[in-house]
Amino acid sequence: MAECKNLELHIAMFPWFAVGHMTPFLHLSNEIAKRGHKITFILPKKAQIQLQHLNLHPNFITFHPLTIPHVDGLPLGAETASDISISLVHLLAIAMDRTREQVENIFRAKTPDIVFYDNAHWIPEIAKQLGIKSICYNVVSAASLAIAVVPARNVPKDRAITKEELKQLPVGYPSSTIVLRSHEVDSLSFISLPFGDGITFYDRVTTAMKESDVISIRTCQEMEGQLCDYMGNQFGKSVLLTGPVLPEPAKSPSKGMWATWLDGFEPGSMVFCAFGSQIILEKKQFQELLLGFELIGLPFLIALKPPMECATVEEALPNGFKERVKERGRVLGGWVEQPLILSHPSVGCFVSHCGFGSMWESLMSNCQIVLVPHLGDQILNTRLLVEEMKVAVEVEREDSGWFSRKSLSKAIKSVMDKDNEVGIMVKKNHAKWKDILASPNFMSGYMDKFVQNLQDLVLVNEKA
Ligand SMILES: C[C@@H]1O[C@H](OP(=O)(O)OP(=O)(O)OC[C@H]2O[C@@H](n3ccc(=O)[nH]c3=O)[C@H](O)[C@@H]2O)[C@H](O)[C@H](O)[C@H]1O
Repeated sequence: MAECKNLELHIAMFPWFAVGHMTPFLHLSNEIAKRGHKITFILPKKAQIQLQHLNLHPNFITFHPLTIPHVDGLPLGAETASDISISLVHLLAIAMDRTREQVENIFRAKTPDIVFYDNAHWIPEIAKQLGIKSICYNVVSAASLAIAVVPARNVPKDRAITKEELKQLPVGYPSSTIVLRSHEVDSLSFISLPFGDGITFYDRVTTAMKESDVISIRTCQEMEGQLCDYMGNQFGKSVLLTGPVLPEPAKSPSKGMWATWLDGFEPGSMVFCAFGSQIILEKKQFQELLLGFELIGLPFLIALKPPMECATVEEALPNGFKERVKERGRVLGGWVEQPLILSHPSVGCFVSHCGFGSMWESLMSNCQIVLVPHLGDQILNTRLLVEEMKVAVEVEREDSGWFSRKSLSKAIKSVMDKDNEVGIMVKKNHAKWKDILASPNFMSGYMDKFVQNLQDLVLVNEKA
């Protein structure tokens, strides 16, 4: 096995063109590079700018920019999910599929040992021809995969899946808590919609898994063990777990762009709110959120994309809001350094959409966690944290599916009030989980084992 440990790998990374996918692929690349292996990261030219805030391991990671072909219906120059509305992502999938020849040429030129991908279901076909191993790397929870994109989900080929069918759990699904409530199942109806030319999201992702040499998931046995085992049974292949794969915590939170302003508040008093790189709220819901923060009376920092019909957050602020909260609140429309802000001592609560990246970052923070999920997988991530791990609270929704300023302020007060039973419980449970996840060898242990498995995979290939 000594030869195996010294085997230097060359790995190509080809994630879906969205920040929530490229970011974890880059974190994984850094961890693999740290262990002495080379990474070629394939991505749209413009995406590199969206990732420039992330540190790269200089010795071993090179970017390979792709030219993204124009697709009718996509805004000119659109290259990643951040450039378009969620309703157009199926067209971006067509653009991704049309980069196949470029990707194949990169593989021929760079001859990687392994390629990591997620939504590009055609990767295994070209990899096999070139003797490259293919790993389908999933950067969403095992729960969201197991409930939506396993063979047992049985999405019809000739029609859209119905709500009644979505209410049924796939046969053998191993959890009764990490589930969607009946009024939420519509959030999964997209799986039978087109996602690329003549292929549904369900067929694309299940094909990506079935054709891969290995399935991998950015999670850990301790949180999703049964669900990962179910995935392995469903696809009849091994499932390698990378663990959370988060970068080293910020050494000096004070370096963040907002650190000076945050320094002016009592430790743990600030509520930080961000909903990831894709969510765009309707203007009325955006304003209801802001009025909820005003109602609470605590300091707050909100970082959201401008809502629909608005070019800036400024124009979406409720009348007189800015003046009324100027001593304690800020609303930003651009990108902020979320991990740095979460590590600032003044920040005591994180109001999140529970995107998988933000979920991991919230668990590794010392913040109380309040969740306002939007997409199907975010709802399942929320169930995992609220119902299973009991480390967070979820904001109650109206029948319309929206939250009210009252339900938002009630949820935040429940975790910020030192004497509230729920707040005390989630704080205690969160601290217990953070002890596990942030313990010295937890993440590195997962990555050491994972890289060993990659070397075994290549060695077996070379001996075959
Ligand atoms: C897999 C897919 O990822 C998507 O990504 P999205 O960007 O919404 O959220 P995260 O996964 O939290 O990823 C967002 C990442 O961007 C960082 N960030 C975000 C906003 C900001 O202003 N500053 C930052 O640093 C944040 O720290 C996190 O690392 C969706 O969740 C989707 O539900 C999920 O299936």
